[in-house]
Amino acid sequence: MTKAISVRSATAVALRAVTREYGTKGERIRALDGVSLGFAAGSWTAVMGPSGSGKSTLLHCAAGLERCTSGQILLAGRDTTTDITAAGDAELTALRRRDIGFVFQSFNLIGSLTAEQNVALPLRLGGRRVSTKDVRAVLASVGLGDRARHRPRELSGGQQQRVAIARAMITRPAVLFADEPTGALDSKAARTVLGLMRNLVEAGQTIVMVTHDPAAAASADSVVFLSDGRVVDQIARSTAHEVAARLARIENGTGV
Ligand SMILES: Nc1ncnc2c1ncn2[C@@H]1O[C@H](COP(=O)(O)OP(=O)(O)OP(=O)(O)O)[C@@H](O)[C@H]1O
Repeated sequence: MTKAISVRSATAVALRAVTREYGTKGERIRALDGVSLGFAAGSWTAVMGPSGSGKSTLLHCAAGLERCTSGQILLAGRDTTTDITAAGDAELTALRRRDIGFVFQSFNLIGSLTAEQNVALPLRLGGRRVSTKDVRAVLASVGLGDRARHRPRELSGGQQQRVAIARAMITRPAVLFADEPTGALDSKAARTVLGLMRNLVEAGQTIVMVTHDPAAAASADSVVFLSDGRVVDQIARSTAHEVAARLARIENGTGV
């Protein structure tokens, strides 16, 4: 077990000088280059930046899906704060099941399972008791109380993403990470999913979301901009227009 570390309780995830390199010695790619960031508990942060700027790498490292090369990542779970960079594989797996929810652009539901079976899966994998009442309540909270027995192919894209959010939320994670959660949805379904995420944040959930869409980013409380693996700008809640303008300046290399 790694020792508990004290971190401001208002910070759900803290990254300290995090780097992530890929490739061999001769050809190193530095996807994250000394990123230091804090995600406040109960806040919703969008991560934006040009293609290849390190957004997914940041999300995967912060969620413990991937190991960083150097630096420290502190995650304030329900009971203790853990340095996930020092956690062993077994501890990291337990932590991911207990304290982390992850939503993917492509939903990643199991096609042969019903919506309620998909939602119950993280509990089953973690060897925890599954309460049908709890599963149904989480499905109802995403507006799908009447779709519990449907399989993914019988649901629209937006409904499938809502099942994926319910599945991520069933364990009451400390942090919900979302990688382009609206990227595969039409604008109406995207608005529904973003509204749902806003409800979660209002109820105290911490969300970190990668997106390419300025309108989605404008739904968050703040936006962090990456370029070449570094944080180059950060703004508080803003309009889609302002977010798009900042992104364009970064992409055009004209600064912020
Ligand atoms: N497994 C890997 N092996 C080698 N290089 C990788 C790997 N994963 C990512 N990279 C490289 O790291 C950099 C950052 O990639 P990342 O996927 O984090 O960017 P991104 O901002 O999410 O991009 P996009 O918006 O296109 O999804 C890129 O140069 C990418 O090619």
